[in-house]
Amino acid sequence: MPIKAILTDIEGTTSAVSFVFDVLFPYAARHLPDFVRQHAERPDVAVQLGAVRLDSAEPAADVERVIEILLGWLAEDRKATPLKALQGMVWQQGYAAGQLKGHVYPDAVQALQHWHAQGYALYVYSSGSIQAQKLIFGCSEAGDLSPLFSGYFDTTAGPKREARSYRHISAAIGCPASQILFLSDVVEELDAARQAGMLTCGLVRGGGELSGHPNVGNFAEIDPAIL
Ligand SMILES: CSCCC(=O)C(=O)COP(=O)(O)O
Ligand SMILES: [Mg+2]
Repeated sequence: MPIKAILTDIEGTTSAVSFVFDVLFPYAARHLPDFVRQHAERPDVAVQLGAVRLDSAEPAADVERVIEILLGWLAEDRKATPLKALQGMVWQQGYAAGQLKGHVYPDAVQALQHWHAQGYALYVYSSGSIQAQKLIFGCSEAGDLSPLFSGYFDTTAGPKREARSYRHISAAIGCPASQILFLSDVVEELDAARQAGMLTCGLVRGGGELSGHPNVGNFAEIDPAIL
């Protein structure tokens, strides 16, 4: 059956790992403590602080302890939903202030534009929050790419290495998994997507091999019509 929708990962796939690790994460580490202190009572922030207390099994943690937990999770790159939500809020301030511009590889920009023009429905699935996803594409070095996308999924759809998350996304998109192509640089994510019935393609931008899946070095090598 022909592919109708393309679902893409961000870090290492559309965008450089170094942008996430050397720009976004340090920005969050620098600004998250004061952001949390200043906005701890804001309802959307307070919900996430409550989730940190729950996830860490520290129900009595005060704001300073919650910040400590968040910075620990950030340092270990834990894909914890409350951390990701708060990072998105902090980055929003950075993008608004012109201190951040989203990195998207030129080959990804070109292919996404081409696929959109050809009628493929484009979706994003990243551990970064939906707010963070909209920012990286909406405030990218290549301009506002958000009109290209039909929807966004984050860890609230489930962990990226579990097949049930891809089944959930397929149902939410309203498209059989067999008509969705998933792009990622992580083999466990590709395996989970395939287990759910999706077609897969691995991005190996720095070389190496994503075993058991078609591999490409960049988006220009992907032709959804022949996969
Ligand atoms: C949305 S940009 C920030 C990416 C991020 O926080 C992250 O953890 C990367 O996860 P991905 O699933 O895109 O590899
Ligand atoms: Mg990735």
